[in-house]
Amino acid sequence: MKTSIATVSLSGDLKQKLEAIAKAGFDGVEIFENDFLIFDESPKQVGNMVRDHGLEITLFQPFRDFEGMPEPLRSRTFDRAERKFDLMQEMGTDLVLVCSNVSPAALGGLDRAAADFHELGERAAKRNLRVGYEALAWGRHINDHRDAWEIVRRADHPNIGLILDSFHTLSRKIDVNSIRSIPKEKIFIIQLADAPLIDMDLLYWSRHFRNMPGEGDLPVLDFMKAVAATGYDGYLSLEIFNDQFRGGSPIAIAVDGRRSLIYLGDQVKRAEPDAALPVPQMPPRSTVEGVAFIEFTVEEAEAPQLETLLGNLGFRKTARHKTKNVTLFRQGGINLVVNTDERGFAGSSYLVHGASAYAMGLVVDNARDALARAVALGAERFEQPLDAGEIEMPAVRGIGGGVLYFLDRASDLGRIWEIEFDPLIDDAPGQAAGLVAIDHIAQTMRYDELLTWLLFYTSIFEAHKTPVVDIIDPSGIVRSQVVENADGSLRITMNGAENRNTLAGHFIAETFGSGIQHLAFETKDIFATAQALAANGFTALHISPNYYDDLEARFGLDPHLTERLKTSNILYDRDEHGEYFQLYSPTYGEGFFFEIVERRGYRGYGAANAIFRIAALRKHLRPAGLPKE
Ligand SMILES: O=C(O)c1ccc(O)c(O)c1
Ligand SMILES: [Mg+2]
Repeated sequence: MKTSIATVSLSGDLKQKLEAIAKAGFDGVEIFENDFLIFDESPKQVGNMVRDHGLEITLFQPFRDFEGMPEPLRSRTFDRAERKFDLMQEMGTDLVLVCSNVSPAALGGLDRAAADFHELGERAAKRNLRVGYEALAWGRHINDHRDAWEIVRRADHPNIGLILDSFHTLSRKIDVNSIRSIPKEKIFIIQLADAPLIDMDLLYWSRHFRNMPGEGDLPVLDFMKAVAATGYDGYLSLEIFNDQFRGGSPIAIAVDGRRSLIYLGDQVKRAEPDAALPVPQMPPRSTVEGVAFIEFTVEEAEAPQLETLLGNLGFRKTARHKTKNVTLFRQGGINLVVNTDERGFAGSSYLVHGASAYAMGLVVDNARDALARAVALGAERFEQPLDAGEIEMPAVRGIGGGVLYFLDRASDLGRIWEIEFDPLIDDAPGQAAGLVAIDHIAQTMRYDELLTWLLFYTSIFEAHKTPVVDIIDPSGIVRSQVVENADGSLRITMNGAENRNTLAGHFIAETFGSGIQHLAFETKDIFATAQALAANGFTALHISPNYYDDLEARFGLDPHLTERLKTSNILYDRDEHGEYFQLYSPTYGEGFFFEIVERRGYRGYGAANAIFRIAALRKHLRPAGLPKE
């Protein structure tokens, strides 16, 4: 599969953009005219720079307001085209994108436009160049690819073809099946972009909110399946106008872009096995069966504080690693690993981030396949030297430079605790608290990382996203995006912080990066759990009594229930599927905390309660700027 991206999609100058595009593994690049115009080097030098990066110029664009012009504008437009043909030949590309005319001066009429294109085709043919016509969704007369195709068909010239751009077709909800009958040799290139569904002016939507296929809400896969049905096997080229991407890291955005295309190609191939589109072979998306473990890195001296907290939560020290300073705490099906080893990645992670949940292991159907797929999608493989007797566990780098391990039940990885650990007898006081599993893992990141990790998880794992929810923090908005699978064995909530004053923002600033900020454990009986926790000496996060008055009024709760909730500081929510109960720990370290939940059919994550628990959690934070005691 040949992949390309338009320079307009990335931040930086042309040189920085090309470096990022090449590094991310693209084969080609669309040169956006403005990127060239503001750059100081000649067309020839730019062409050489592109080729020195091992890239091909897929096209030069855009050429605007061409077809249907009355004289004298018409002659000027042809002169302008000749000048751009000169430039293209110097630069070394044979294709130019002409987008449909938006000028108020433009005259309509398919035949008039077709005649103009025929003449342009004649001129292009003299120089061995090609012209691709694209319908802008807001074009003055042509805003539908079916009309653009009709013009190309009537122009009837081998050097004139069609350019399809998923955004223009899908934003206008045009039936993609109309693409299936277009001869593949008349499709000069495919441009791809997705976008979140927002009700707004098409031009504004297109110029500011496009994102990578799979990051938005448009049916880009349906569009690509229709394209593949034509037999098209050429370039897939991203053209992403996005304010955030223009200000982001060019390499990070380019890596996301390439991942989005490979994932899209993989989906097309699975849906249409006979498609001519060449796509890299990789195992299918991995089925997650559960969370195998969460691993904390912490300094020896700080470990007792974390271990006491885990003890109060009802965890027992269950096993000790045979060769490393690593202890396993277990309760129900939950495995928490506390790593105080100064060697290796855990040690360096501690040095960078401080005490943190830096790694997680997921149980998948086949761990080697999960690794192969993740790597095929551009994830960075993680490896470190093994001690004698240790099992090699497939892993990639995850959020905030942390580690995502893959385990499965079929291989030795399913017996990791027996193979690498010695059992321990925990004689500490305290009782189990009925925690049975990890309900969800909450990862905090900068807002502009949300789409990256959304695409990362959904492309590797059999999982889907749910709509973004705004979480109101007293100091700002945090956007929350969930990735989950059908049976709830994978639930990741990602919180994107826009400023450092929010609880999430504070966490990122003080731990020097994104990461797991909280873990939610599942209980089948929150009141029994609350009681056991209290007996263990656990202090739950105190929730304002005002919350309970409001709660009773909102849901019409039985006052007895309200009283029980209030006594134990339990938060409550309800959706059309059932009820939800939440109990929080105060913050530990720089804003890390635990949550305990009971779901009685409820499917969400208690977003309505977030403001209350955030306000309460903030009271435990060290004021910003003060040294640690
Ligand atoms: O927004 C635009 O003007 C514009 C230009 C060229 C394109 O290929 C496109 O999709 C949009
Ligand atoms: Mg386009």
